[in-house]
Amino acid sequence: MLLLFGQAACDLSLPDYMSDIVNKGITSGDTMYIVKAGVQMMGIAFLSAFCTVIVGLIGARMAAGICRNLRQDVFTRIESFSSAEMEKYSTSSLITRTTNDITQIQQLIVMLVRIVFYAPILGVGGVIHALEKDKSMSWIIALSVGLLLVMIISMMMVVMPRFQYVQKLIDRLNLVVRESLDGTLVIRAFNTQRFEEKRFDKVNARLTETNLFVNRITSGMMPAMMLIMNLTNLLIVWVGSKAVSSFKMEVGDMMAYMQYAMQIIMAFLMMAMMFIMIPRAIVSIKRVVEILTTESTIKEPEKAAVISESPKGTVEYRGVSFRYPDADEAVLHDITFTALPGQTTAFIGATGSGKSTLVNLLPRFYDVTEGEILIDGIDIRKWTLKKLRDMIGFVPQKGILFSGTIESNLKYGDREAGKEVVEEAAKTAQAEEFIDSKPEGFLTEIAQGGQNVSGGQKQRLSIARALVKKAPVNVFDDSFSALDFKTDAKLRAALKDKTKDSVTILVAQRISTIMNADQIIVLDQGKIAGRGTHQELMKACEIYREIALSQLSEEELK
Ligand SMILES: Nc1ncnc2c1ncn2[C@@H]1O[C@H](COP(=O)(O)OP(=O)(O)OP(=O)(O)O)[C@@H](O)[C@H]1O
Repeated sequence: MLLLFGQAACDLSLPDYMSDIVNKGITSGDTMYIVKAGVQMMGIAFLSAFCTVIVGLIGARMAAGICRNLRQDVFTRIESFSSAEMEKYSTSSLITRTTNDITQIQQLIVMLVRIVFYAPILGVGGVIHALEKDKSMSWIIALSVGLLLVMIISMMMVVMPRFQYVQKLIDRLNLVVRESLDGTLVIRAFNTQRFEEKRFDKVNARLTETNLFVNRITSGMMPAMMLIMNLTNLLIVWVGSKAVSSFKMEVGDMMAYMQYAMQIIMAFLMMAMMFIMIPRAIVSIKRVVEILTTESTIKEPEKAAVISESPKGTVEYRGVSFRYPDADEAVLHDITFTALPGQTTAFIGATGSGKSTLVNLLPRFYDVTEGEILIDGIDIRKWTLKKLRDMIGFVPQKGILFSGTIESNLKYGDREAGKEVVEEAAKTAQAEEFIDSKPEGFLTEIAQGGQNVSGGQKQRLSIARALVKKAPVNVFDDSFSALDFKTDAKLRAALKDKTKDSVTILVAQRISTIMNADQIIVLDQGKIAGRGTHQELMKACEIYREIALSQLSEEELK
C-alpha cells in the first residue's frame, strides 16, 4: 500500500518538475537549474520504477499463493464428492474449474493489486494537480473522461455475456479431448478419426469465434482510446496556447497540464481494464465457489457410532432399494441378505441386473434410497467414512492403476505395509509370477492408467492392492473376468485360504467363479430371484439354471 502511494506520488510530481524546468530554467536560460531539476526528476522516475517492480512482485506472489490454496481447496472438495456430484459436474468441467478458472482469478488478483489503489490515487491526484494549474480547461478532461466511460460501458454490455459462454466452451473442449484420448483405440478400430476431428473442430471453431469476437472488441478499444487521448492533447494545446499568448498561462504549466490530463485518462483506462477483467473473473469465481459450496450428498455422521477395536465385518442389507439421482426408476428393490465372516457371498445375474450398484452401496459411493446396510449391526451411515472404507478391500469392475511402480500401487491402501505383506498379497492374487518375470520386479514402472500391463494383470494387481489392506470385508466386483479359468481357480483357492476370517463378497458373470461360494444370490432386474448354494439353486432357481447351463455342461455343473 505504501509502495503504491509512493509510486503514485512520484508519478504525480514529475509534471510539476517539467513545468518548473520550462518556466524557471528554459525561459530564463538557467542551465544549473535545468540540470538540478533534471537529476531530481530522474531520481524520482527511478524511485517510481522501483516501486512498480516491487508492487508487481508482491502482487504476483500474493496471487500465486492465494490461488495455490484455492486449487488445493477445490481439489480437496472434489475428492469429498460422492459419485452423484461427480456425475453432476462432469470430469472435464471439474478439470477446467481447477485449472483455467483459477488462472483467471489469479490474473485478476495480480491486476487488482497493481491497479485497484494506484489508479484512483493517480486519477484523483491528477485532477487536483490539474485544477491547481488551471481551472478553465477542466471541461476538456471532463469531456474526454465522459467519452471514455460511454465507450467502456457499451463495450462491457456487449462482451459480458460472451465470457460465460467462453468458459462453457472450454469445458466442452476438455470433454472432447478427454474422450478422444481415452478412446484412442476405439477411434482407430472404427476409423472414426475424421468424425472425432470434426467434433473437435466444431467446438474449437466456436471457441475461436467467440474469443475473436471478444478480442476484436477489446482490441478496437485501444486505438479508440488513443484517439481520445490525442484529441484531448490537441484541445489542450489549442486552448492552452491561446491562454499562453494572452499571458494567462505559462508554457510549462500548459505542458504539465497535458501530462496530468494523460495521467487522469490513464487512470481511467486502467480502471476500465479492471472492469473488463472483473466480469470475466466473476464468471470463474462463481464456478469455483459453486464447487466449494457443494456439499457431498454422502455425509459424515453427526455422531459417529462407537466401533469395536477389531470389527468382524458381518455385512447385512435390510430391505435395501436404490434409485440413481435423476433416474425415474429404482434399480434395486428390497434387497435383504447377510454376508458372514469366513464365508463367500456371491452375486450373479444378467448384465444390468444391479450387481455393481449393489456392492457400490457398501463403501457409500451412493447412499441407499430405502432400507439400511449394516456392518457388525451398525448402520454404515453411522460409521465415519474413513473407518467404513478402511474396513473394505474393494476391487472395482474396472481395474484402475496409478502411475508409479507396481509396489507403490500395491501399497496404495496401506503405505506402511511391509515387503512380506505386499509379496504375500501378490502371491495370493496370482500376480507374483508375472511381476517376477519383469527385470525390475516390484519396482517396474506402471504407465499412466496402467497402460503397460494386460487386462488380466491389471485385475490381479487390483486384487493384490485390496488384499494388502487386510480388511475384514473384501468386495470383488467382477474382478476375475479377464483371468483364464486356471488362474481364476488358483486365485480363488489361495483367496479362500488367506481370507479365512473375512467377509468375501463376489460379483461374477461366470458360474465357475462362484460355484463353490457358501451363499449365491441371483439378481434379476434389481430383485433377488433366488439364493442358496450352487446345488440348491440348480434345483430351485430357473434363472440360475439357465445361466449355468448356458456356460457349462450338466456334467461340469455337478
Ligand atoms: N451412474 C448411473 N446413473 C444412472 N443409472 C445407472 C448408473 N450406473 C448404472 N445405472 C443403471 O443401473 C442398472 C444396473 O447397473 P449395474 O452396473 O449395477 O449392473 P450390473 O449388474 O453390474 O451389470 P454388469 O454385469 O454389466 O456390470 C443399469 O440399468 C444401468 O443402466
